[in-house]
Amino acid sequence: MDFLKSKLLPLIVLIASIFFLYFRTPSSKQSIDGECSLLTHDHFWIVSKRVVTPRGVAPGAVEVKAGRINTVKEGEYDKLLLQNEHVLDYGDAVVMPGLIDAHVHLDEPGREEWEGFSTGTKAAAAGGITTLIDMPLNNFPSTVSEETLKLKLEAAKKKLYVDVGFWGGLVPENAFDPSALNKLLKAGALGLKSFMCPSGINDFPMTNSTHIKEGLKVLAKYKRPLLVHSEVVLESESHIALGSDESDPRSYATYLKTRPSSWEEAAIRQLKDASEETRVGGNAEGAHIHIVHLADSRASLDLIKAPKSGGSSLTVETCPHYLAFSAEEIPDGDTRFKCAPPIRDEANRQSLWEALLEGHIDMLSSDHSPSTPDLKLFDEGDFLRAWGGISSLQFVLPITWSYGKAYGITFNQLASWWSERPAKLAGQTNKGAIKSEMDADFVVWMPEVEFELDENYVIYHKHRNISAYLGQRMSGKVLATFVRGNLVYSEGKHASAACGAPILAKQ
Ligand SMILES: NC(=O)NC(NC(N)=O)C(=O)[O-]
Ligand SMILES: [Zn+2]
Ligand SMILES: [Zn+2]
Repeated sequence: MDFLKSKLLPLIVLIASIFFLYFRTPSSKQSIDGECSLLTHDHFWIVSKRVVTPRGVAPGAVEVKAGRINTVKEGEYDKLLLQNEHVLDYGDAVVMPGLIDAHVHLDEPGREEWEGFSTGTKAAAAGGITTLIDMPLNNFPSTVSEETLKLKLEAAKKKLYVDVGFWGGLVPENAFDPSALNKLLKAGALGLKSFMCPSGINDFPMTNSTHIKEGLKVLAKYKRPLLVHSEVVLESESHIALGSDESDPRSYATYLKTRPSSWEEAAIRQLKDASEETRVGGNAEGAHIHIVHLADSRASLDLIKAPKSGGSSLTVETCPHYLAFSAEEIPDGDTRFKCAPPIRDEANRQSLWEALLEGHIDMLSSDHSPSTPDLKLFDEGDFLRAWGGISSLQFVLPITWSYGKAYGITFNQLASWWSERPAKLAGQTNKGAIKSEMDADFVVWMPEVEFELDENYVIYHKHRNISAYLGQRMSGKVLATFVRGNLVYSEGKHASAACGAPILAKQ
């Protein structure tokens, strides 16, 4: 008996472990590199009482095979559960297409102390976001050429927990150089991004409408979009912009006055003209203009309606912070709330929701634009000098849901704003919906579960204390996230290897 305990048992355990390691299920992606997924198989069924497909919300079983959706069955939940061996039963939880956040600043290479591929994509996975499209600025050097896109790809290696695509930058230096733009687009940039006002980053200068029209002509050949930060500095108001009046820089109202909605309106007026060239028969037919982070729901939004319905290829996004916060409630000195364009008044916030519900605003993005905490100047609380950018990536699903509930938003609307439309913008025809042949990218979440974003909450952003949402109570807990069939996040745990893929545009 003693012999059995001391010698034979450890030997049996050792042989059993070797046997197990050697003969693990072959064929799955997981078995190739071992750690891409928290699951051990690549053919399985996800079953829930609430699966969100383009047809609506119903009990369903989604069959996943080799990273793709093989079949989607609807029917009685109990019967769906019975059908196969590898069934993941998520019960009442909602199964939606993974979120696609088409506007994030991951800041690597060059400013990895602000955010990074690893921290950013881990935060995305924990928030149910399965694809990010990275902005070309705040990293150094900016992504404005084939070479700098290659630096991005190099920096991203082995650090992506979700899939990541890249926008290239349209700047004065390349706007009149079609061959440089061609190279950048051929290297895989999903489209271009430009600023109509200073970007806050020296190596990403602003473009005027001539640059924009030149860029659109090149984009037309590739049928890819130009994303535009739409604010123009108006000379008549630049004295306020310089902060030369006597107002208190710790008051949010002071900052708000420096970037009036007339700046957005002026930019959109120019874009409206440029968008005419995207019409059938126009100089830039095939190109598309996308207005990023619209904050003004009044005159600027009104300007967009006519070209959109009149054949111009034009879309617009807003961000959760414009839907969640209003200028009146931002505490003095709390520069976590500083962003550009600024958060406007409460009536504006409400009409942004209406515009989203009525379809005048097409989609949502986070504009996750972090910096190091010191640049937020928390000690001084100076809104005029602090870095502008809101940090929110990990929370966009619960934020949209928590604030949208009052407006009666549906799961299908969430899927449209956060998955289907962003996939279309980024040209990702195999992402953005739960239907067969699509990538198996899902978020599984419980809309009814509330949580406190307090000091105990695990946040994967590089800097937790710069987020404007800290201290809030929210509803909508992410249980699991799948990227191309890999369970990359489940109940507080990430898969150990970063197996997200860089997304490059195909010719
Ligand atoms: N340089 C930036 O990241 N700017 C960003 N900052 C914001 N939105 O406050 C942006 O997207 O404009
Ligand atoms: Zn911007
Ligand atoms: Zn941005």
